[in-house]
Amino acid sequence: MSGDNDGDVTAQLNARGDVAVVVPAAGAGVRLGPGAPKALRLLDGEPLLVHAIRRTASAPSVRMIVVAAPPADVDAVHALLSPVAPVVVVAGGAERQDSVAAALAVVPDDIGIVLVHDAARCLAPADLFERVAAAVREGADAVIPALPVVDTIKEVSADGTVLGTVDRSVLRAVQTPQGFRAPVLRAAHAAAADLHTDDAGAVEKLGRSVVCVPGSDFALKITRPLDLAVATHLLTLSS
Ligand SMILES: Nc1ccn([C@@H]2O[C@H](COP(=O)(O)OP(=O)(O)OP(=O)(O)O)[C@@H](O)[C@H]2O)c(=O)n1
Ligand SMILES: C[C@](O)(CO)[C@H](O)COP(=O)(O)O
Repeated sequence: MSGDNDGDVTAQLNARGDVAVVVPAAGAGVRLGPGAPKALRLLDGEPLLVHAIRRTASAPSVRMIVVAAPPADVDAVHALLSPVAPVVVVAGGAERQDSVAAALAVVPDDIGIVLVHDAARCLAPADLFERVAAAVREGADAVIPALPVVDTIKEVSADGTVLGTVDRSVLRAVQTPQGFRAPVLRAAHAAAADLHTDDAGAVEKLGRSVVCVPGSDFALKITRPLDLAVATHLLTLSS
């Protein structure tokens, strides 16, 4: 672990904030093609992780940020982010879920709301963090930002034969930051017996309710090379 004071996980941003943000950033970025770990690849000359932390830190509710970095890069990531915001950096795991669990483990118990935010959604704006946190504060166990699905969606068999058309009015594309009452997220991770592609999925397995708030086009996930081109353009539209 690398914190602002060695072993001190209280490195605080806004002492009046009531939110800790856990940032999984340990992925390889296989779908982006060969290169550095995805969070360290450049967008307009700066690593995706720098863009992500700058926006995360600008949300007024955020008291603490914990980044799960590629294990070999923990110290380098701490040095990279220190000029941007006070952060704690831990070693991530083999799967996203492991990285979230490693970061969650150092969030102090007195922080009641935890947001989980992909470094890969590096342009998610501060107002999205505030919208998610506000919904948790108002009483929800778990909150996810979501957008309507714009394409027609088909169910297909393994050989490509169409089995049917799905009613897209009941579907949503889900983003991060996802927000949780801290004990609910801890319980969901402790109980998770299999892998989930998002943290809300583990909460659903507990039988707790998860609610949606409107997502943001700026919270797109950098997954493939085209996404980097889209994000480069979005940067010209955002502050
Ligand atoms: N073992 C892992 C895998 C993923 N992540 C993080 O989880 C977020 C969402 O994952 P994704 O965008 O799928 O990233 P990668 O796993 O890096 O992508 P790929 O599957 O293309 O390798 C990213 O911020 C990524 O760094 C992580 O912290 N630890
Ligand atoms: C958490 C997430 O970003 C919500 O859309 C997504 O599930 C991550 O999935 P990936 O398989 O790691 O890309």
